[in-house]
Amino acid sequence: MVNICCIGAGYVGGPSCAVIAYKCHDVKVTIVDLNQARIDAWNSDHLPIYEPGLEEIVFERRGKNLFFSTDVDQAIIDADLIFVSVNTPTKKSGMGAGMAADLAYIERATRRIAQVATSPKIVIEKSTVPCRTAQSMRTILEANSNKNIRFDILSNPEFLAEGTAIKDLTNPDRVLIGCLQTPEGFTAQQKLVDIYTRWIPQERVITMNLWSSELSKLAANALLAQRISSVNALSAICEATGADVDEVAYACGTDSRIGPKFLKASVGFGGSCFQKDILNLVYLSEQLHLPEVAAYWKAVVDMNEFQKQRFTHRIVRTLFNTVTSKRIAMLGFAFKKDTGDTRESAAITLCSYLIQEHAQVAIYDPKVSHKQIIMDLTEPGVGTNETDVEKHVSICNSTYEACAGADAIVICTEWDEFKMEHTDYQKIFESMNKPAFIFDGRLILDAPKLRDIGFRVETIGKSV
Ligand SMILES: NC(=O)C1=CN([C@@H]2O[C@H](COP(=O)(O)OP(=O)(O)OC[C@H]3O[C@@H](n4cnc5c(N)ncnc54)[C@H](O)[C@@H]3O)[C@@H](O)[C@H]2O)C=CC1
Ligand SMILES: O=C(O)[C@H]1O[C@H](OP(=O)(O)OP(=O)(O)OC[C@H]2O[C@@H](n3ccc(=O)[nH]c3=O)[C@H](O)[C@@H]2O)[C@H](O)[C@@H](O)[C@@H]1O
Repeated sequence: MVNICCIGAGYVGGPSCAVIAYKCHDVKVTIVDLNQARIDAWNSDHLPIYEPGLEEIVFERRGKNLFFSTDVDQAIIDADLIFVSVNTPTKKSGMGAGMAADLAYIERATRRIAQVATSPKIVIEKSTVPCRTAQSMRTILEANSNKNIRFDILSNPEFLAEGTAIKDLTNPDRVLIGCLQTPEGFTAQQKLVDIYTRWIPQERVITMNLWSSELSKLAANALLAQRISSVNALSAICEATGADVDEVAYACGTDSRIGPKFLKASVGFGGSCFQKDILNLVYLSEQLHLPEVAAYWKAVVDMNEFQKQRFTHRIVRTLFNTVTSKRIAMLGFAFKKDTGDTRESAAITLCSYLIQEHAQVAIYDPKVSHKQIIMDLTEPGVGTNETDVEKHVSICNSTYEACAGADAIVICTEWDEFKMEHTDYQKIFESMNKPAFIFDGRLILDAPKLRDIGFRVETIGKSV
C-alpha cells in the first residue's frame, strides 16, 4: 500500500489529500498538523474549513484510508511520499519584509523530515514557493540526514480556488509535476504521475523541470490577478465616461484569444495568495536585478489598492461627503462567495476606511464567524483597533438585520443570497433611512429594478 503523509492540514493540504484518499482507496493518506484544534476539527463533524462537497469526501474516507493527526513524526516515518503543504505568508519583518515569502514553515517541516526519516522519501512541494526553493530543501535534507537516506524532491503546485476546491481537484485543468532532470528525478516524478492518473487524464498531468514548475505557479496567479486589475482599471474609465464595464468585458472576452473568464470588475481581489504571490514575484525580480519587471508586476497590486480606495471615496462622496454616524450595511465579508475565508478580503480594507470616516458599519456574512470579523479588523496594520471596532462595528445575523435603519448598503461579496431573487429588496428599502443608497461592488444586482423600488444605486464600472 502506498503511504502518503501531508504536512499542513490547511485549505490546500486538507482538501487536496482528502481527494487523493477518495480517489485511491488503496493509498493510505495521513494529514498532519501542529495545530491540535485544527486536527480536532478535521476529526469532528464540523470541519475547520467550509468547502462545497468536502464533508462528503472526508466523512466517506475518514478512518478508512484517510487520517488526521498531530503525530507528525510517525506520519513522516511511515510515508513513501510527503506533501509539504504548510503556509508561506509574506514576511512581516527582516530582509524582504512585506514582499518575500516567509519560508520558515517550509524549512521547519523539511528539517523535521530530515531528522526523523528512516527510509527513502519523495518530498513534494505543494505550498507555493519562490523559484529554486527545492534547491534549499534538498540542501537541508542532505545536510541534516546522516543516515544516507535518499530524498527526491518534486514540485507539485496547487491550482485549486477556494469555494470550488473539490471540483478543481477532481477535475483539474492540469496538474503540474516538476522534477530534477535526472533518472532518479524521473522515477520519483512517475510515482506521483501514477497517483494522479488514477482519475485525471494523462494529457492533463504535465511534467517539466523543477524550476519551471515552481515559477509556473507564481506566473499563473500573477496573470489571473493581472486580468482583474486590468478590468478594474477599465472600470474607473467606464465610470468616468458612461461605458459599462460588463459590456466592455463581454466585448473583449468574446475574442477567443482573450477569453471570458476572470474579467469581472470588483471591489478588488482578495484571498490569501494573489497579493502574496505577486509580491513574491516582485521580490524575485528585484533580487535578479530586474527592476522594470518588478515594477510591472507591482502595478497589479497597486491597482488593486487603488480600486478599494476609489470605491470607498465613491461611497463617501455620494453620501453627501460624510458618512459620520451613518449606518452602512456591509453585505459580505469573505474574499469571495462560497468560502468562509477572509484572508486579504477587500471587505477588511473597505470597513477600515469607513470606520476611519466615523461610519457605523453593520456587517453580515453567511459564512464568516463574528469572532473572525473582529479578529480581522483588529489585526495590526489594518488601521483600526479594538476601541474603533467596539464603537463602530455591529455584526449581524441576516441581511435584513444589517440593512434595517441603514443609510447605505455596500455589496462586498457576491454571495447568491444577496441577489435579487433571494432577497426582498422592497422590504429592505422600507426599513432604511431615505434616501436609501446601494453600492454594488460585485455587479450582482439589477440596478433598474432597484431604482424602480426607490433606491439610489451606484455600481462599480457604471456611471449613474
Ligand atoms: N488557500 C488556497 O486556496 C491555496 C493556497 N496555496 C498555497 O498552499 C500553501 C498552504 O496554504 P493554505 O493551506 O491556505 O495555508 P493554511 O494556513 O490554511 O494551512 C497551513 C497549515 O500548515 C500548518 N503547519 C505549518 N508549519 C507546520 C509544520 N512544521 N508541521 C506541521 N504543520 C505545519 C499550519 O498549522 C496550518 O494549519 C501556501 O503556500 C499557499 O500559498 C496554493 C493554492 C491555493
Ligand atoms: O494560489 C491560490 O491560492 C489560488 O488563488 C486563486 O484562487 P482563490 O484566491 O481561491 O480565488 P479566485 O476565484 O481566484 O478569486 C480571487 C479573488 O479575485 C476576485 N475576482 C475573481 C475573478 C474575477 O473576475 N474578478 C474578481 O474580482 C475574487 O472575488 C477574489 O477576491 C486562483 O484562482 C487559484 O488557481 C490558485 O490556486
